[in-house]
Amino acid sequence: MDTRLNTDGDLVGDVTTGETHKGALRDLMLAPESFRDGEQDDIAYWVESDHNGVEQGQSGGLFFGVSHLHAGTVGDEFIFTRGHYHEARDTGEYYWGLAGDGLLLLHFDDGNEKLLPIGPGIVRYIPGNVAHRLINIGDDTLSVGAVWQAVSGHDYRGALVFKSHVMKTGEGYRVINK
Ligand SMILES: O=P(O)(O)OC[C@H]1O[C@](O)(CO)[C@@H](O)[C@@H]1O
Repeated sequence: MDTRLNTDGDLVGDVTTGETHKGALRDLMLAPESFRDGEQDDIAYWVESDHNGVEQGQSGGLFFGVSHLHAGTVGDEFIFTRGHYHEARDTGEYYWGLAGDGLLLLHFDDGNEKLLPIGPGIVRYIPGNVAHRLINIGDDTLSVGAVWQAVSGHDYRGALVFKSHVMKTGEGYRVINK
């Protein structure tokens, strides 16, 4: 069966889906005590990856996936993906917006962070050695396509480095650095 990327951002066909629950974000949030009872079992985001036969770590191989991040907050903080460095730290990745309204948070080795808008039509290149995380600041699911190398891997120590927390306000959002 052919793999298709639908206009709403859904990847269908011979696709593998991985889910991440809100509980995995708990210790990364500004106010983990804001979690409601049972909320840690809710799905925060899921990633659909094209099943192309390439093995993790295979030299020269590429992966193609779409991350779908639910809308909402925990307390006042907008939901995000865990974020990571690549295990092969100097490998880059492409992201492009398919649906929804989000921010791409980048953490550089000098400690600086950048928040860049991501949404339909926006293409972002994430250079190597940069930790990256998606944040959904909209009212609908944020869907973002990605292509990364099979040798890249995920190093979740990257999830601990982020200082920027994006908080919902009446007008939109504000960023707290901690
Ligand atoms: O690995 P995280 O930080 O949970 O993010 C979700 C996904 O986003 C991607 O960068 C692109 O889909 C994948 O590599 C990753 O599995």
